[in-house]
Amino acid sequence: MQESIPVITIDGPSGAGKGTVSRLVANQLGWQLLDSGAIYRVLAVALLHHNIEVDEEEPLIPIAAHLDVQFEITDDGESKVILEGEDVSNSIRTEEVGALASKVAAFPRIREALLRRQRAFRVEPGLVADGRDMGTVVFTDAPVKVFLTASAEERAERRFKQLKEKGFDVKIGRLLDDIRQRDERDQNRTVAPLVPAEGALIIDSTELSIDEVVSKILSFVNEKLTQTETI
Ligand SMILES: Nc1ncnc2c1ncn2[C@@H]1O[C@H](COP(=O)(O)OP(=O)(O)O)[C@@H](O)[C@H]1O
Ligand SMILES: Nc1ccn([C@@H]2O[C@H](COP(=O)(O)OP(=O)(O)O)[C@@H](O)[C@H]2O)c(=O)n1
Repeated sequence: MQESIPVITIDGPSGAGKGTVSRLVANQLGWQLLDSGAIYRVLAVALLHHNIEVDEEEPLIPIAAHLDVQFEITDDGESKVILEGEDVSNSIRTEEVGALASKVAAFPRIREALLRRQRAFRVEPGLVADGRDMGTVVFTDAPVKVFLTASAEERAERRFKQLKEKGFDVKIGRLLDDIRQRDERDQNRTVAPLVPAEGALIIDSTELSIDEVVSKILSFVNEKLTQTETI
């Protein structure tokens, strides 16, 4: 029974550190990891490849439903994203793709088309799921829910450093604008808006290190999973 497999959901806005801490928590527990944002980003790249405009929902549905994407882990532990046989691990990370992903993500039937694909990640011994609606829509029965946030300025600063390290030419002012626009769109859309799930532990990481965030999450996991006796 898939429902008996424990899930930790980590939702929050762009640049809060979800991907980083989800990976660390999943490694620590030896659990599966779902980067749901990568699925929306891959869809955005597929639409760019096929020159499909995102003004209307209808033409995008078949692409979302038949997205040919694979998530692989290399021998040295790096995650790779393959779209239609092409390695898109780096190209999905640009702010342009992030912005397009957030436009596409506002369409209800697109979200619906991606639900089963996300739920398929729930396998033994457990799943850490990173996104915007993991605790509110995709895994509503998850025993552990976290909402990770930080100030927009801090998130833009983190994204700036991260993209610079990857060799992208970025400007901090532009990143801050993009982050604010994406927050606005993610929080105000009619389906699956970005809000903390009921019962979620809310962590503001503005003044916290990555290790501090991970240890807060792991203590919460211990507390919750002992309570529910899931493991
Ligand atoms: N608490 C933190 N303090 C400082 N930097 C952080 C912290 N959490 C994450 N980062 C860094 O911020 C960047 C964005 O983190 P990421 O995990 O990609 O965020 P998200 O998945 O929420 O968009 C990464 O380079 C990461 O190393
Ligand atoms: N579960 C999710 C994950 C991402 N998304 C959308 O996909 C976009 C890119 O997600 P992401 O998690 O890769 O973005 P970052 O937080 O890494 O910037 C977000 O801005 C959301 O609009 C979503 O709607 N629901």
